[in-house]
Amino acid sequence: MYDWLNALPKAELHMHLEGSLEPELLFALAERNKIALPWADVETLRSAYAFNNLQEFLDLYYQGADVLRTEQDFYDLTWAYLQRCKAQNVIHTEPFFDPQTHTDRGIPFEVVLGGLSQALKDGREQLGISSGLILSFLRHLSEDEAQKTLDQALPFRDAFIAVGLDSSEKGHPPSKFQRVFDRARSEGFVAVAHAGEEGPPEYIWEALDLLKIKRIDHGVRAIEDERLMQRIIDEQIPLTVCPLSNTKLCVFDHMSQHNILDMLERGVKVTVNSDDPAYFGGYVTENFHALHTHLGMTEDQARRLAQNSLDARLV
Ligand SMILES: Nc1ncnc2[nH]cnc12
Ligand SMILES: [Zn+2]
Repeated sequence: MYDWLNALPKAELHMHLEGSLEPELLFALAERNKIALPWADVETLRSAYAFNNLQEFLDLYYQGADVLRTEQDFYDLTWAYLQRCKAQNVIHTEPFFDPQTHTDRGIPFEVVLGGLSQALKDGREQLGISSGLILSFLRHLSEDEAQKTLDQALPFRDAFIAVGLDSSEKGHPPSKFQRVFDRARSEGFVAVAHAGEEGPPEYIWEALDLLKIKRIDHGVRAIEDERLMQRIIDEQIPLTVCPLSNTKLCVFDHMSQHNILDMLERGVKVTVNSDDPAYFGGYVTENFHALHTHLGMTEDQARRLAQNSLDARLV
């Protein structure tokens, strides 16, 4: 089944490029940039990938991203991810990046964007993988800081297809970012947002009604609100679900409890994605395979999930 799932043509609509930084590349970049790391070796770092919640993961994710310093580093990160896409028949990808993770430690916006954009362009030309980059605001920071990030991005508007919202969800509702999303949409960007990963269904309502998002990232807690479920089904609003992420971050205790197939069978437009594949134990195929192993996902269900990912593309 793994090989069959791997060969299925699919799109990835929810992954963070910084979350594809494998420990081996992290160590190589630390050496290249002469950065001392707190972990003895790759195995020690990998063994630290045990999380009780989103925040514990984010603390390590932001620490890991510190090895990314030059345009070449951002290129290498993205190129390594695109190689994985090629190997798993991901024919289209819409990755996130978090500019504030880098600009806040003094890396110029154009250094980050230059490396990512060049790799995505090479991916289109050399690997035949189409793509569209999503600029994501960090929700644990202020709306003013998000506005400044949008200001920095506007001169490069052709490099993005959408804006998103990620990082620590609880205590940072979508309403906090209503004005910056209004401005981003008026500048022609599509909006998406993480909502209902750890946060309550109310955050999904806010993301839909206030941020006017076209896709819900995660959204698995929608199942707690029947009226919301009905809206998501009626309007066919896609959910970019990340099964391995949800179990690694204890949103579900075990993959056998995941609700993605229940949602699929109720008519929700759910898709399968890797989120932060270097940290959560696998890329898209591994996520599909876990659904087969623990939830008995059939070939027909896998085909519908893959078709949803192709249908839910923004570009
Ligand atoms: N799963 C996730 N949720 C929120 N922010 C993130 N940033 C990277 N991965 C994330
Ligand atoms: Zn995510």
